[in-house]
Amino acid sequence: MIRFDQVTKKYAGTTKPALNAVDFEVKRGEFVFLVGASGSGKSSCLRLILKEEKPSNGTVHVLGHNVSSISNRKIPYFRRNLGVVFQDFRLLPNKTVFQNVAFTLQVIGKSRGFVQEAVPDVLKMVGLENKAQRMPHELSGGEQQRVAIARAIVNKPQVLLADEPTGNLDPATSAGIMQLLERINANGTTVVMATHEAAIVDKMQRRVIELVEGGIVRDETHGGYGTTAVIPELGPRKERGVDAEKAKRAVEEAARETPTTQSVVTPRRTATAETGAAPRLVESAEADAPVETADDAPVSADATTHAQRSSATEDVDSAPPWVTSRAVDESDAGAEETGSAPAADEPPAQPLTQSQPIIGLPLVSGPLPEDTQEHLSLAERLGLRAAKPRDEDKEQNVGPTQ
Ligand SMILES: Nc1ncnc2c1ncn2[C@@H]1O[C@H](COP(=O)(O)OP(=O)(O)OP(=O)(O)O)[C@@H](O)[C@H]1O
Repeated sequence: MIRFDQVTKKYAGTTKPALNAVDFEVKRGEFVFLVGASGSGKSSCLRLILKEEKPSNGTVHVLGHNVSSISNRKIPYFRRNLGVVFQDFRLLPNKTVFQNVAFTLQVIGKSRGFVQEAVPDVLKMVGLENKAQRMPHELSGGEQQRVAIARAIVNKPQVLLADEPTGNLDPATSAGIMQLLERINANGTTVVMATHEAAIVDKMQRRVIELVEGGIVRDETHGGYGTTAVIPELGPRKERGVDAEKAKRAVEEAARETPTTQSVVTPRRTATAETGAAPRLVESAEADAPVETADDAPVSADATTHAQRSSATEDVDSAPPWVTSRAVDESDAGAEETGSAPAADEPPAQPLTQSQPIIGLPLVSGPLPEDTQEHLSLAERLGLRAAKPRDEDKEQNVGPTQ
């Protein structure tokens, strides 16, 4: 469903890559946390999935497409299969809850009847059926995020991307949002969520992909937040001297003393965010007591993780039942263009008639190529509406009805 093959992303004007030869695959129906320190590359992964950014090297496959081969004018179609939720909600402030959710359906031409049915349904699902006529500023943060989630899923996307969706919320409210995301996932939507929230990740025990300085250091099927992203490696660096040596020994001793019944000693990949040293495998026991190092950095001796990379296999997910052949024709056009049509067993993109309007506000921040900008309206640039067909592109004659 989503596959990164040796993906490197280097932003213009930077010396270090934000992502460095990253490989992972997310299968249909998975719930995956992307964790790691600030700047480790989580949001870059999401932006690459959305084709908001291009990989500098390697390939990103989403829903059977090599995203690099999707032409600019077909990006809005592609993005309709992906719902997105952000930390800061990004609701339209002058529209009611109902209108915020309805808007994304209207701009892709859904009928009034469809909107009138779909919006109350999704508001009920997120627990806001009684607040449809409220304005965003009349809602709590948690409620605003529920509206944003309703908007992201109202058209049944195959994938929901969430970038720190609980980042602005208190723990209790966050828990409610996570329950909602779990329910959405249980209904079949693949969820990829970038987060810093250790408590949430620890509690949910879902797949965790951990990034350190643009590299994957851990990919664990039922993982916790882990520690490698925020804690320096146990091995003392030369300049830390004797105290650091002592701290390291204390940790090792604590690990040895942990009763074997409680310990699952498995190799753990760690890396030092401070030094940029390559990840290394460390054997340690499950002993979560933090200790202080010479320079006051907490060190945890936890170690239950299992570095587990997904194999880069072909995407063989089957298409959802509502896909129509016309929709497949249209949405597969990106692959067609490069002469690399998806394999027969690859999932076609979602039908346009059931497609998901991405609330792609961040798209505004990134300039589109000039040749695209000159003929795109604002809604088209936002990913809310397909570009008007040009003469050579008549098959894309789909758009809003109003
Ligand atoms: N548009 C950009 N131009 C230049 N550098 C960028 C750009 N976007 C991200 N970076 C850099 O790429 C690296 C990874 O950033 P990214 O936003 O992916 O990290 P992150 O893990 O999501 O961080 P955070 O948790 O703070 O959101 C950082 O060093 C960041 O400064």
